Amino acid sequence: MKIGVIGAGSVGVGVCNYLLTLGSVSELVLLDKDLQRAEGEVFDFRHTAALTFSKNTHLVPTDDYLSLIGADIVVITAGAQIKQGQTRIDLAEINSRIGVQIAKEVERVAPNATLIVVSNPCDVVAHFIATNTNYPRSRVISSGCVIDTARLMSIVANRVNLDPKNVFGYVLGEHGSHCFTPKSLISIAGQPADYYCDTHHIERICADELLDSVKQAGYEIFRRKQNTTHGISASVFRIIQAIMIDERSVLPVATLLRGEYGLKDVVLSLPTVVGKNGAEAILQHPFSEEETATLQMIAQQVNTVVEQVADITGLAMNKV
Ligand SMILES: NC(=O)c1ccc[n+]([C@@H]2O[C@H](COP(=O)([O-])OP(=O)(O)OC[C@H]3O[C@@H](n4cnc5c(N)ncnc54)[C@H](O)[C@@H]3O)[C@@H](O)[C@H]2O)c1
Repeated sequence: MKIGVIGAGSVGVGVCNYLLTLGSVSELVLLDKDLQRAEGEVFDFRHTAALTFSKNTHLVPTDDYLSLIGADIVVITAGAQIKQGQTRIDLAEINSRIGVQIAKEVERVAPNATLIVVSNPCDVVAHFIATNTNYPRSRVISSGCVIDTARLMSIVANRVNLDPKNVFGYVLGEHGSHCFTPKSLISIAGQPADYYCDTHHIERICADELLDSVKQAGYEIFRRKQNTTHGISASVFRIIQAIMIDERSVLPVATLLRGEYGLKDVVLSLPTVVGKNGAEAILQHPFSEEETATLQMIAQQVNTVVEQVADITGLAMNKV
C-alpha cells in the first residue's frame, strides 16, 4: 500500500509516526511545499528502520505531486492553523482554497485514491474537495468527529474508572463546535450508561455536560500547546487502518451526504462503515425527534459557512 501525507507539520508527522510504528505500508510519501521540512522529517524517520520492530517502509520526502503517482490513500493536513483575530470564515476560506488546489494535484496522479481531510475546518474543506474534484463522495472523507468521539470515550472512562475502549458512544455532526451526542447510544461495558452508573453508585452522565467537556477538551489542549496532535494523528491512523485492511469499521467520519437523514450536499459525521472502498455506507440510527432536529440545525449552520466561502472563493459548492 502506498500512502501520501500532505503537510509535514505536527499532524502530518504524527500520522507518519503511527503508520511507521503500527502500520504496514510499503511506500510513504511526505509532501510539503517546504521541501526541507519534509526532507528533515523523512531523514529522521529513516533512522527508525534499523530497529527490530520497524518495517522497512520506502520513505519519500517531496514537494512534487508526481511522487504520489498511484497512491492508495492521501491524507491532507496541509494548511494554516487558526490565528488570533481570525474568524472561522477566514480560516475556512484559506484552507478550502489550499485543500482544493492540493486535491486537484493529487487527482491528476492518484485518481483512485481515498482522501482523508484533516485541515480545519475539516468538514468544510472536505465539502469543497468533494464538489471541486471528480472523486466520488465515498472517497473524500473528513476525519470529522472520530477525534471528538475518542475524547468522549476517554472522558466517560475517566468518570467510571474503566478503559476508554470499554465505553461506546458517538459524537456526530460537525467536528468542533457544532456537534451532538445521542445519549441513547452511550454504553459502558455494553450496559446502558444510566444502568451502569446506577448499579455502580456513580452519578448519572448528563449528555449536555459531557458534550461541553468534549468540546472543551480540544480548546484546553490548544490553549496550552497551540495545537493538537496526538489524538488527531491516532484518529487518522484508525481511519487509514479501516481502509487499509478493509475492516468495515463503523466510524463517525464525515462525507458529503446524499439524502441520509433527509440531508443532502452537506458534510457531516455520522456512523459510517469504512472499508477498502472508503466510506461504504452510512448507518441509519433511530434518532429521537430532538436529535434529528439538532442534526438538521447543524447542517444549516455548516451550509451557511459553505455558502459564504463559495461566495468569496468562487469554488463550486454542489457536486456535479
Ligand atoms: N481535524 C482535526 O481534528 C484537526 C486537529 C488538529 C489540527 N488540524 C488541522 O490540521 C492542519 C495542520 O495542522 P498542523 O498542526 O500539522 O499545522 P503545521 O503548521 O504544523 O503544519 C502545516 C504544514 O502544511 C504545510 N503546507 C501549508 N500549505 C501547503 C501547501 N499548499 N502545500 C503543501 N504543504 C503546505 C506547511 O508548510 C506546514 O509544514 C491545520 O489546518 C489544523 O487546523 C485538524
